[in-house]
Amino acid sequence: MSSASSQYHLSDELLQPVLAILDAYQDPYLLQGLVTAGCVTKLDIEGKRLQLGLCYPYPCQSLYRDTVMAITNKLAVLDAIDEVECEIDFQPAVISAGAVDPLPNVKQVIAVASGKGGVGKSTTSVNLALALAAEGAKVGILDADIYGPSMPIMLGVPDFNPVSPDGKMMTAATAHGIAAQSIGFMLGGDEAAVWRGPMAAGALAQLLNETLWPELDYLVIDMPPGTGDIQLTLSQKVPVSGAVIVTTPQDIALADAKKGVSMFQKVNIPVLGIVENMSFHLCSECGHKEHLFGEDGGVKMAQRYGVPLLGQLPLKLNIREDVDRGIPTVVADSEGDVANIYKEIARRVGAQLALTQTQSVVSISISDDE
Ligand SMILES: Nc1ncnc2c1ncn2[C@@H]1O[C@H](COP(=O)(O)OP(=O)(O)OP(=O)(O)O)[C@@H](O)[C@H]1O
Repeated sequence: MSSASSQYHLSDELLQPVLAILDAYQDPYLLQGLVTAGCVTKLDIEGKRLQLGLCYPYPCQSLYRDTVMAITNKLAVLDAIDEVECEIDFQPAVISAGAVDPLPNVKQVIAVASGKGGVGKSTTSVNLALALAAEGAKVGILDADIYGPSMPIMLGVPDFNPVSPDGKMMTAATAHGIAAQSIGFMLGGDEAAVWRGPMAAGALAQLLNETLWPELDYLVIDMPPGTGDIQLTLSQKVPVSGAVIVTTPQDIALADAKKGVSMFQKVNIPVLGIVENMSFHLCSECGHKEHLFGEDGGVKMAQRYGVPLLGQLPLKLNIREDVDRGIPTVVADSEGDVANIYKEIARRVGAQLALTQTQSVVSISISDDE
C-alpha cells in the first residue's frame, strides 16, 4: 500500500471495510484494486459523509462520473456511510531511470513509431496526443518525421513560426489545447528528406531540447517511419518512457512493425503496445464492416510479443478528412465512436506507462536503500 495511508482518518472499525470495498473495485486499466494500485489518497468522514480522494496515474477524465457512481453504490452497503464526496485527480509519475537526462518540464515522453511509412503513424500520434489531453493531461507533440512532417497541416498551424526570443530556445505552437513543435516549421519537406542517420537524429534531439515546452505530462513524438539508424539513434538520445507501434493488419506492414518492436526492446525502451490502424473499413452509409487488409494481424502480433493491443481503428473517410483540414477527429467529433477509440487507447497508454514505472520505482528505491 502507498504512503497515502497517512491520509486515512477513519476509525479502524470503518477503515477496514472501506478499504476492502475500494480494493475489490478493480481498475479496468491498471488491473488492480484501487488501494493496491495506490489510487486512494484520502479517506475522512464527517458525520455519515465519507470524503474520498482518488489520484490516478493515468488520465481518465471521461470515466470519473461512472467510477464515482459505481464506488458510491458499493460503499452504500455500510451503515456508517450515507453519502460519498469524491475528489479525483490525475498525476503521472516523473521518473527517468534511463541513461538520457529528462527534459525539464516534461514528465513522460511517448514515441510513436512504425516499421514502414504510410500506415497512419502521424494520424495516430496526433489523435493520441489530443485524446490524452481530452482525458485531462497536459500534452505536447513533437513531429520528428523528417521524411514528411505533417503536424503543421494536421493541427491547422501551417504558417507557425517558432521564433527564438533569446536566440537559443524556440517557442512551440499551441493547437487545440496541445503544444506542438515540428521539423516542418523549420524546413521544407524535400530539404529535410536528404538528411541521413546520426545527423538527422542529432538535429531532432536538438529540436526537442531547444524548444520551450510548457509544463507537460506527456510529450508524444511522431517518429520518422522505419527502423534504421535515425530511429535507433533518436531512441538513444531522447529520454523515451515508452513506445507505441502503429501497424496495419496486412503481412508486409506487420513484418516491418515487428522490427520496430525489436528495435525498442534492443534499447530497453518498453513497448507500451500496438495500435492496429485501418483494421477494417466501415461503410458510413450502410455500416458494413470489411477487413480490407486482412483480419486481426495486430492482435496476433501483440500476442506473439506479449505486448498489449492498444486498439483497432477503422479505415474511415472522416479520419483522413479531419486531419487534412487541421481538426483531427478527436476534436472534430469529440464524442463520436472514433474519438472514443482514441481515448480508450490514450487511457491504455497512460496506464501501461504507469505500470512500467511502478516497476522502475521499485528498482530505484531498492538501489537507493543499499
Ligand atoms: N484510420 C484511417 N482512416 C482513413 N484514413 C487514414 C487513417 N489513418 C491514416 N489515414 C490517412 O492515410 C494517409 C497516411 O497517414 P499518415 O500520414 O498518418 O501515415 P504515416 O504512417 O505517418 O505516413 P508517413 O510515414 O508517410 O509519414 C493520410 O492521408 C491519412 O489521412
